[in-house]
Amino acid sequence: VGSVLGPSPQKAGAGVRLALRKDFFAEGAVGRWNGLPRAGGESPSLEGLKSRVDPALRDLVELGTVRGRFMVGLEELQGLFQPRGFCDGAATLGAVFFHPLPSPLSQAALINELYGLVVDAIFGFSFKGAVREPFGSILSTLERITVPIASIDIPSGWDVEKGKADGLQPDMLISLTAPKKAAMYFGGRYHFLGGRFVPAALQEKYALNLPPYPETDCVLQLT
Ligand SMILES: NC(=O)C1=CN([C@@H]2O[C@H](COP(=O)(O)OP(=O)(O)OC[C@H]3O[C@@H](n4cnc5c(N)ncnc54)[C@H](O)[C@@H]3O)[C@@H](O)[C@H]2O)[C@@H](O)CC1
Repeated sequence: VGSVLGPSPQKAGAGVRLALRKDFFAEGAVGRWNGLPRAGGESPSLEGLKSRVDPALRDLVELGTVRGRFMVGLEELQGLFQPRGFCDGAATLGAVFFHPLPSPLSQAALINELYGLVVDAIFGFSFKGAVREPFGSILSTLERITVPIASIDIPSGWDVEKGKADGLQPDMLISLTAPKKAAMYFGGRYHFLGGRFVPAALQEKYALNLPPYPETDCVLQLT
């Protein structure tokens, strides 16, 4: 960004940063991107949706790689399952809200078409009891998709100790600080540990038995 637009956002003063954000987000990317949800939500079929969304996406790609990076940083992380009103603050940041499609099956087909990976970071270790809506239908969609899922810390919907045999089965688990008990039931391909910041005294106190991180790495592949 720095080389294209002048001073880098980190070093530029507050005035420059504000101007950059206004120009860049409001006119460059967000305006066009916000045209997408309506096109998606009103499409009666997956084919219809693709024929309307693809040209819009092409426009965005033509904006160039620099703007593309902003897209990925904000909008890509929102996505299909952000129910309207779920996070009102996000709207002011230009977040994208897709209308829910009619059934988990068509939502799953859409995700399989449009995405190569789903990051699951809905629930963490304080998840308890029966899942409440709208998260129940979101989870049933995620249980049906075929693209790989990477779950952060605990697959959403799992009990922190007992897991959930008939729940989400991610391809990748990224445990943070220390693997939680439920990680014993993880049957996916890749298990990573991240968060190299537990002091030795605490590791000992709680008998965490954390494996050593190589050199200065902050992430460790466990399987
Ligand atoms: N909070 C933290 O310190 C961390 C969170 N992390 C990850 O960030 C993501 C979100 O973590 P949170 O701490 O926000 O997650 P929580 O597990 O604390 O839950 C988020 C929300 O879900 C609600 N909830 C609990 N049980 C529910 C149920 N049965 N049905 C519907 N809603 C229910 C809670 O009331 C809360 O508002 C997770 O992937 C988690 O693993 C990790 O990055 C580690 C650090």
